[in-house]
Amino acid sequence: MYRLSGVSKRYRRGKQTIDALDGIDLTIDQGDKLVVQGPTGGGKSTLLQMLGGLDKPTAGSVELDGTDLAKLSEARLTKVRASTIGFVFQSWNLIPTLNARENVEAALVPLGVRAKERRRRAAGALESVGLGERLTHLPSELSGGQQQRVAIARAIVKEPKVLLADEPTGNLDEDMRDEIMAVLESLWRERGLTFVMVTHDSSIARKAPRLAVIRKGHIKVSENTRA
Ligand SMILES: Nc1ncnc2c1ncn2[C@@H]1O[C@H](COP(=O)(O)OP(=O)(O)OP(=O)(O)O)[C@@H](O)[C@H]1O
Repeated sequence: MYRLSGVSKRYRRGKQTIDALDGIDLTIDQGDKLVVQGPTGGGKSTLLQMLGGLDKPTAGSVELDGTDLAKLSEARLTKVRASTIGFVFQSWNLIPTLNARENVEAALVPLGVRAKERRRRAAGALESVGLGERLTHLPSELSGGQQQRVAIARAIVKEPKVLLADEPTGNLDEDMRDEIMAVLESLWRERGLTFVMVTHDSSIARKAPRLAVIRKGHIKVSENTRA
């Protein structure tokens, strides 16, 4: 489903250039889980931005189901992101004045889903992450782990094909980390999502069926048949 060919991303800052990605070739099949690791500054977040169409490569192509995201107009890209790709970040970025259900509903507004249907689907998504009893709580009335669950519900309510997670457990203590990982794992399995996750957590990486290590913009992928 994803096919990256010769993907490079060069940032310029004054006279300095940084090759955040340097000629990446990578294929990710539909329904695959890929865990991405590597030293700080290696290019992990940049790769995720390319997969999510949040930024465009300097060179190369990022095909998602045969469409090169690098060639799409901003307007088309926005549509692809809104309908096909769910994002979960380390900081959950919930809107503080909206309750859990309203935060999740917000993801359906750009898709033109009617209010009643939005409410129904948002409640369903929150139930699927174990927050069915917290629909009207504000973010400030939820724990960190619960807020991250709301963010996950917001990412999956549109029923995306792809889920991209950048350090989704980075702000959580160990117990909550395990809980959030269990939620993501079961969503991946149940929904047949293509799931790409950046993490510093080696225990997660050890269990990954496919592991990509990015160092200085270069990628090395290994399969773990025992995972
Ligand atoms: N907008 C930008 N402008 C200039 N340089 C950037 C920009 N974004 C990233 N970089 C540089 O590109 C390189 C890769 O950054 P990236 O954020 O992808 O690394 P990372 O592997 O995700 O690191 P971390 O684990 O610290 O989050 C780094 O050297 C970084 O300083």
